[in-house]
Amino acid sequence: MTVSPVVLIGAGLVGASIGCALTEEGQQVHLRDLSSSHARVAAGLGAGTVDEPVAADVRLVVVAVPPAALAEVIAGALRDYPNATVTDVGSVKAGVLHRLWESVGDRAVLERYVGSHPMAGSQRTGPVTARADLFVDRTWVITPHRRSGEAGIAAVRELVKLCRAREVVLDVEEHDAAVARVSHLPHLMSVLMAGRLTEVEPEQLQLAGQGLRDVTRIAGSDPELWQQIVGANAHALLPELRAVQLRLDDLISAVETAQQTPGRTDGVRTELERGLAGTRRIPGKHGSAPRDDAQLVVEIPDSPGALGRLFAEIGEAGVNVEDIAIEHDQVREVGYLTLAVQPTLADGLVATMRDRGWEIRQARSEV
Ligand SMILES: NC(=O)c1ccc[n+]([C@@H]2O[C@H](COP(=O)([O-])OP(=O)(O)OC[C@H]3O[C@@H](n4cnc5c(N)ncnc54)[C@H](O)[C@@H]3O)[C@@H](O)[C@H]2O)c1
Ligand SMILES: O=C(O)C(=O)C[C@]1(C(=O)O)C=C[C@@H](O)C=C1
Repeated sequence: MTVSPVVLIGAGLVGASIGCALTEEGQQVHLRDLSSSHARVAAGLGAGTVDEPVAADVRLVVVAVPPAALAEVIAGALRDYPNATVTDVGSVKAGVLHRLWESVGDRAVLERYVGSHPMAGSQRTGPVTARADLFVDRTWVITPHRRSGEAGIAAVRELVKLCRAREVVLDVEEHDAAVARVSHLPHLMSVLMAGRLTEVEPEQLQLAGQGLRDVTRIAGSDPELWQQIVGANAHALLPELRAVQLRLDDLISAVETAQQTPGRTDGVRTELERGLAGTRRIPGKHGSAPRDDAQLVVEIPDSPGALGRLFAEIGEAGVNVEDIAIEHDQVREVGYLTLAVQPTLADGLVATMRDRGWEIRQARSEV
């Protein structure tokens, strides 16, 4: 099925990434943005064209503007493209639907609106950060409302498929409660941690390793965007923040006990075990149950072709790489690549790669 021609409003990170993915799949994409330079940059990256389409021909409109502008832009798209399904990619759904419901005079047009939300992105903004493969194997939530039509739902399902994502259908309230827990709360935890670094001396910051970088990456996101997300989902976020507040109190008590009674660290252990159990509940690739892959760390010399040679030799060894992560040594001219492979293949691969001259070892932690 085709959704062409598509109009994409908001050619930033998410919009331009969708444009690139759809264009790669042969769909005709027309880009619009408040900032014409964003639309032109996105077009230059292969996300579509800045030419105007014939409005009556447009089959699908994807609105990828900041949360505060969503309702108005969606309402405008429903007017401007009378035969199109309109979806948006906003991170919070209920408020937008409520505002549309209140503001659109003829509610019958809302049959053509079906909300959605790709659970993929990054801490960066703007079209230059777009990637055609951003949504591959990621969850994309579709949030139909009670008046959404079948044709509209089918068009959004096709969009998700063309972007090679994995669809999940949820009601708006369920969606907002879920993202409060798995996206917005983790974001705020990262922000609190990173904010604390503003009080750390530069000499101490020199010791920062990958753990700190892992925990703080998403705190590097655009505060303007996240101010709008948190504001829009405050209702679902507050109970989550209060629950963390209670856990933090428990953790402080456990650490106080450990300080006052040397050897009494069982309370700390309980919290650590809970954390470990939580990480194990995060679904793996393709939404499957998490698997305990073996982690191999390979030292990559900073020389041309080293990565290509490594993957070619892993391929020759007949091993499928399930996941990768890369880390650069701050001092030496090398990188460390962590490869996740099936545990039964790990020992054989280590031996083969050592024979071929690679520095490789098994790691304890996960990618
Ligand atoms: N960043 C993420 O990780 C992520 C992931 C999933 C969904 N989202 C959602 O996607 C939407 C876009 O986020 P982003 O990260 O791509 O932001 P972005 O800043 O990279 O892109 C937003 C684009 O919208 C344009 N814009 C702003 N107001 C507009 C208007 N009224 N009309 C037309 N264009 C307008 C901006 O010029 C910009 O090019 C947000 O609603 C966000 O909640 C973000
Ligand atoms: O990977 C990231 O940078 C993200 O935080 C992306 C992420 C997420 O929490 O998964 C953030 C907000 C969006 O609404 C959807 C996706």
